[in-house]
Amino acid sequence: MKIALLGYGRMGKTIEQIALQRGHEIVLKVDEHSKSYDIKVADIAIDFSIPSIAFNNITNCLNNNVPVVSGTTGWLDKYKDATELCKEKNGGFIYASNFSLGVNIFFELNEYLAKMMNNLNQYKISMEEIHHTKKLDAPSGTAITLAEGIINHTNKKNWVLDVTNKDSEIPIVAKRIADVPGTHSVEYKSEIDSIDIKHTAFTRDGFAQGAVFAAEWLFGKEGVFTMKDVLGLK
Ligand SMILES: NC(=O)C1=CN([C@@H]2O[C@H](COP(=O)(O)OP(=O)(O)OC[C@H]3O[C@@H](n4cnc5c(N)ncnc54)[C@H](OP(=O)(O)O)[C@@H]3O)[C@@H](O)[C@H]2O)C=CC1
Ligand SMILES: O=C(O)C1=N[C@H](C(=O)O)C[C@H](O)C1
Repeated sequence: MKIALLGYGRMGKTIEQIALQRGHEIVLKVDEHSKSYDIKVADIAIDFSIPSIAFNNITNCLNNNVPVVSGTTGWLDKYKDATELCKEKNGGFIYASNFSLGVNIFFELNEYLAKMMNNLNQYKISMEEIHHTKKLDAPSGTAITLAEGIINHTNKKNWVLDVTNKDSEIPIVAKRIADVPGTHSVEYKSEIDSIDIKHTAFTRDGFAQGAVFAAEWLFGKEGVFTMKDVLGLK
């Protein structure tokens, strides 16, 4: 496929390597310094840019009939608008807060555990995410997806950054430590024990492999999809 990389930073460059290994061609690399470009030269676009530009990137693709895979986090207040435009244009769109196979298995495990822990009021829940110091958003998109997975299966109502006294809220601590690709954990703690689940990314390769796989899967399809569709987890 002819791939446009919208965002050519840490993720864009890792995706480029994996896409080339899999026989794809990179026809556009767009960063902050790029001049105007014609997205129609690409068969598909992969957006790993910044929160303030992701929605523009996605709408530009959909308006030009180019299917788009987006992994940029921190722009989801406009997700519904993006899905509506995709349907209106009969386009193809996948967003995931995390494209790695391991994290998508972790999402399933998290929901399964949340169902079991519901109503066990002796356990207090908390979450932690650790990322590199260049990350623009907090909490991470992955942490938000994990919190939403818990909210869907328990009496928790929302998540908050840092600490909370309210039983209905899930506290998420976001730590920034140099060079950490992404670590997420969920803890249920009582007076006598704790249950912890944790995913640790050693490199960005898992995110990039998942994004290229999602692009290959999306090519030729019409609709709004998630990694559950791509990985057959529905
Ligand atoms: N869903 C997932 O699996 C994953 C998601 N992410 C998310 O992906 C995003 C990118 O992460 P990462 O690659 O580490 O970030 P980087 O900061 O390394 O890359 C961001 C890229 O966006 C470019 N950019 C900045 N401003 C503009 C603009 N106005 N127009 C076009 N491009 C622009 C930057 O250009 P320049 O270099 O010139 O500044 C850079 O190339 C983040 O939101 C992150 O949270 C990250 C990993 C996995
Ligand atoms: O910014 C990052 O680096 C990452 N962002 C994603 C997120 O916000 O969840 C995914 C991954 O954890 C790396």
